[in-house]
Amino acid sequence: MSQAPAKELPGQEPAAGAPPPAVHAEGVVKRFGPTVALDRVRLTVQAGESHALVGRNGAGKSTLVSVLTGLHAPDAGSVAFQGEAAPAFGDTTAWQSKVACVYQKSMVVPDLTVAENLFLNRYGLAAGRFGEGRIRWPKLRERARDLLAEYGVEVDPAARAKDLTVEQRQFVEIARALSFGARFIILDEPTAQLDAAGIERLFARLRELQRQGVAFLFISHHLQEVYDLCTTVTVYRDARHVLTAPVAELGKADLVQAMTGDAAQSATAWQAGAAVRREDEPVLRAEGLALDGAYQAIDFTVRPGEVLGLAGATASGNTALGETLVGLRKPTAGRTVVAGRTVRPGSVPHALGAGIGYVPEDRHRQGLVLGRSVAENATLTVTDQLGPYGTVLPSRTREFAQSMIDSLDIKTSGPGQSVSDLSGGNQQKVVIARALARKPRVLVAIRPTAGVDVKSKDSLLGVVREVADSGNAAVIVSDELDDLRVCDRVLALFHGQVIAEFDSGWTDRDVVSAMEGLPVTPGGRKGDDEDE
Ligand SMILES: Nc1ncnc2c1ncn2[C@@H]1O[C@H](COP(=O)(O)OP(=O)(O)OP(=O)(O)O)[C@@H](O)[C@H]1O
Repeated sequence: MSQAPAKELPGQEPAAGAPPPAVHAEGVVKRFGPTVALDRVRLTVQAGESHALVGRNGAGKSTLVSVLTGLHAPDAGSVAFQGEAAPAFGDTTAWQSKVACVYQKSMVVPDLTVAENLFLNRYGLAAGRFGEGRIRWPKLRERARDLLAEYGVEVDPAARAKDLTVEQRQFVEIARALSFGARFIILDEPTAQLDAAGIERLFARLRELQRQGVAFLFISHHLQEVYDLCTTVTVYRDARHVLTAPVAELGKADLVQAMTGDAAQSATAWQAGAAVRREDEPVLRAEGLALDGAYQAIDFTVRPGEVLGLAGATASGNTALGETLVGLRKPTAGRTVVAGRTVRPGSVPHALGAGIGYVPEDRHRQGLVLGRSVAENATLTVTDQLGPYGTVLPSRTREFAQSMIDSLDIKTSGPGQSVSDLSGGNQQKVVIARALARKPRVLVAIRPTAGVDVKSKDSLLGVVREVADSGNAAVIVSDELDDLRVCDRVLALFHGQVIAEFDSGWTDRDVVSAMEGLPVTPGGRKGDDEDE
């Protein structure tokens, strides 16, 4: 394996007198059947350090997290926290006092209050008991309030966990981990569902905790965040450790090269804005679409060859608009027209039948049948094409899936592998494969590259581009600038209204400003002068 041209950190041994590392893992091996998910990897995170772990989809990051949190026993290797060997496998309480992971998916119990979640399974410790089985709830809430205050978390202990924002939920999970005594916290894509202000507040809180000696392992596909937050970065590639280096000494191109193993690509393969002919009949037309409480009457068209971006922060209405186009939500007014035909509102099968392909935001809830194979998932929308007279030929399913695996570069042991066993980013590729299988006239993709690594991101966006370049159309709903760059035109939504429209050539600053509801400088024009 070639080493990336970056300065490797010298020995990982702490200097004399320095505290032992928050975590030190060495020679860790983890296999799943024939798959080697971790091949003698190492990781050292010093006390008070923010350490990034990056790598392409399937590199082994989540598997390492499972080993570091005691969910998987490694097949070989050792893990130590603050110089002491990790607890025995299965001793959950002991693991909780060492480490916690804040996942993208909530680990709190939605119907319990914040206080109950904080002291779950240790009510006695928090509240004291009158007798067997009786818990003093006011005392529990008081202890919860103290604990939250100690870590500067402004959340009502009596609130139901399900009513918290993502940001509040993350803070509660961090406070919970610290209250168990953990001084090492893993954050797995923590910014995925936060807006810019939320990310800033999270980072400010993390920096403060770092000053108190708490160490963080930060897993993210947003490389800029790695540079904003972390001091050290470790790269894994194909189950192996590639390098560990100070962030300040590693340029982005070198980081990407370490992740991908080949020379950084200078330019993306696609180009926005080339193929659209304004005089062509639109493939997709939204006429006065409105949804009470989400967005107000919106008109737009998407022409053959065009990729339209619907940009907007959380609650701007852009996701609800995308979900209306694909039939998941029924608009309160207006209609959607595909190639001249009105699509029945609020019906996913009709949208699909009309030629709308859909890549959902939440692949776990809406995207995949987790117990089924890659082949079955990739072909779910085209079972009618896989055999005569309503039959599905396994050989044709496999063949079809294999071509998807090849064209989207899905990392899997084969079409028969269960999608549950794929890494997050590779699952997303299967969702996209499924949407493409029917050769849609319009592809509607909601945050299509969430959780997708930097190289796959480019190829996935290239696939969206190809849908348009072949004479069809695409809509990308996202607040990610990288997603929007592939678009020929971008409508920015704020509080349920289109507040600006940009042709290709926009600047990041203008689009970000529009998404934040700020005035846009020349280059982006007010979006109420649609060309229809
Ligand atoms: N339970 C499992 N059974 C079989 N294979 C698995 C299992 N969990 C992970 N793998 C495989 O191990 C490899 C590493 O996956 P892992 O989820 O650790 O990657 P990752 O770096 O976290 O990727 P991503 O960025 O996409 O989340 C992948 O090839 C994956 O398919």
